[in-house]
Amino acid sequence: MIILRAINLSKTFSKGFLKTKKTKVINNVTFNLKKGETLALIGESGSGKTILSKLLPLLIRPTSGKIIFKNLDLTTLTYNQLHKVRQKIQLIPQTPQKSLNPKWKIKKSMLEPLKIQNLSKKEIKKNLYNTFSILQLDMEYLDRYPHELSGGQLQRIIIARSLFLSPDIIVCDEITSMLDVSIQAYIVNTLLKLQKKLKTSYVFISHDIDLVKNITDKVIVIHNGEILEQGIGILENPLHPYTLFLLGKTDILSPIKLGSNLNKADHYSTCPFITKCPVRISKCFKGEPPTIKLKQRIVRCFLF
Ligand SMILES: Nc1ncnc2c1ncn2[C@@H]1O[C@H](COP(=O)(O)OP(=O)(O)OP(=O)(O)O)[C@@H](O)[C@H]1O
Repeated sequence: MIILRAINLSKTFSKGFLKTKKTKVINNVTFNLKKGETLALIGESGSGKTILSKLLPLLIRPTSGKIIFKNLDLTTLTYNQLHKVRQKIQLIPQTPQKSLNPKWKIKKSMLEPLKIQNLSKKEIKKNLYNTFSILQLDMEYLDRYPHELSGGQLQRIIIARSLFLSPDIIVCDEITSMLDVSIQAYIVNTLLKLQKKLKTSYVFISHDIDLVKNITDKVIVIHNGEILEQGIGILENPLHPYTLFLLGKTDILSPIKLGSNLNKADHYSTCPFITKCPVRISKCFKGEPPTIKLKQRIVRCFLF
């Protein structure tokens, strides 16, 4: 069962006095997420992974496109409707420090989202204790302020707070980068075990290809805000020239300068990998690459 559909999502930031300076950072992103599955999002730094992670729970609004969660188009909801839905799509961000109020003790930050859940004090205490012990967190941390905890401890606090809300989807943005190597595998395995039990869906953003290999075989490859390849078995059998490069299986060309009739403003009317692609052909300069649907795979490239 599909739980979330991103349909033709695009995001452009506007700057300047008359908002005339525009930067398109996400272009025409479309994918589905099924209940209980893990989808990994991979791409280089600056490719748009974090922006996409914020678009899914509508923490930032897309410039165009739709996000359908359980048949609801989130882009059409009022603030209050969205507030409720967001509890079911939790984002665990790259920088946990920014998600907690620095003036609140951890206990207050943990209990705040539970207010809406009509639980007795006894149930709250039990939930807190269970979640803290699963994530190897000390109950004593509840009385501390965020600055009194390490990045890894804070990251686990944020994971605990997300789990508290029994979300349908958890978007994990580089969550292991803050964790010690010794605890990384434990936390990821714990999330996967919980997924089996609770049928939670994960969107897992990571630079760590080995980690991705261990958690899922459904992958989206993103470059300059566009999906170039998505589907099953990508890490074992990459097809797109950019995916081959990302996985260290090929070199890139030194970037070429685009000609006068193909300047940066036209970037999105050609392949985003065109300037560095080692196998580009003349056709690649003529327009957007076609979307080729293969068995369990979608590739956007003229070569297929
Ligand atoms: N408010 C903004 N205005 C203009 N451009 C922005 C804004 N926020 C982000 N960007 C740009 O959008 C692009 C995508 O950024 P994003 O943070 O999603 O990258 P990322 O793939 O998550 O990178 P990393 O792996 O380094 O975290 C970058 O080029 C970034 O400079």
